[in-house]
Amino acid sequence: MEDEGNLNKFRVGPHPTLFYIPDFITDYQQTQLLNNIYQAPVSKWKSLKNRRLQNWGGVVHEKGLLSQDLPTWLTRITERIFEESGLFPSAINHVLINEYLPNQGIMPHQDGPAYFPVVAILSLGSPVVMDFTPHSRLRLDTNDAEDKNSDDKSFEIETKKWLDDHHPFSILLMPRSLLIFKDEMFSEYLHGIKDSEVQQYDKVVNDIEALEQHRLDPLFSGSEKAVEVMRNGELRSIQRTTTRISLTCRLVLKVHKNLFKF
Ligand SMILES: O=C(O)CCC(=O)C(=O)O
Ligand SMILES: [Fe+2]
Repeated sequence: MEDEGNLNKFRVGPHPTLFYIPDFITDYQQTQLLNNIYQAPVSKWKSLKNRRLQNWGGVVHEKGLLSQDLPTWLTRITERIFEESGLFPSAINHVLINEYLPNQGIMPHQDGPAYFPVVAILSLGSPVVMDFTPHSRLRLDTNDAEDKNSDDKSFEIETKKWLDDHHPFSILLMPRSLLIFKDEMFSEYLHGIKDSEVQQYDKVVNDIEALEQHRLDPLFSGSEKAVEVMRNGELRSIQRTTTRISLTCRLVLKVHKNLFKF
């Protein structure tokens, strides 16, 4: 994967700016990453209401990144993502590690403006469903629309076209997979994960890619299966029974070297 052309076969969903790469890392690499994450000092964890996180690479401000070098165990993976995706103009310098218990998630949100608009999310542990929702901005604000001159047809037509082109959908994130989204997916959609142990994936657009890889996976067969995939006619859902860890890898272009050690 040297440029976007090589990512072509990993495109999923209704927009060309979303890629799902199953089996991006091996089981062994997953174990190594988890070991490193859980070996970090307890103080490295920041507890939020609905999840815990570790921040690596420095502090992100509106004006840029007060940077700190990433540890080697992280650059091994970020350098590979940088090289193989060909989507980042310079090396990835920030990694957010989120930990979710089975009943935890993340509210629909848009990533901050400090980041270059390409996000790579490596998933470890329990599968989850990530929902993408069109981000209406001012377009769908009814008050705003009413304020508009009623004969402003072009505004109406443009809004309708935008709505026709933007529908909510979901992505099934299996362990060891890499999700990349950019540009339009970054700015015109919110992304989030529901805080429920059972997640339906009727709107999932990558179930074939995601599940093919895991048909023979012990998660789905052996007696100790941590996750059950149910196919009850149209109602398809996953049961989250274990922790999920994700590594959100991004680039902040404006960097201020942090001279202070924490
Ligand atoms: O955990 C995930 O997959 C998503 C994390 C995320 O959206 C973020 O850190 O901004
Ligand atoms: Fe995000």
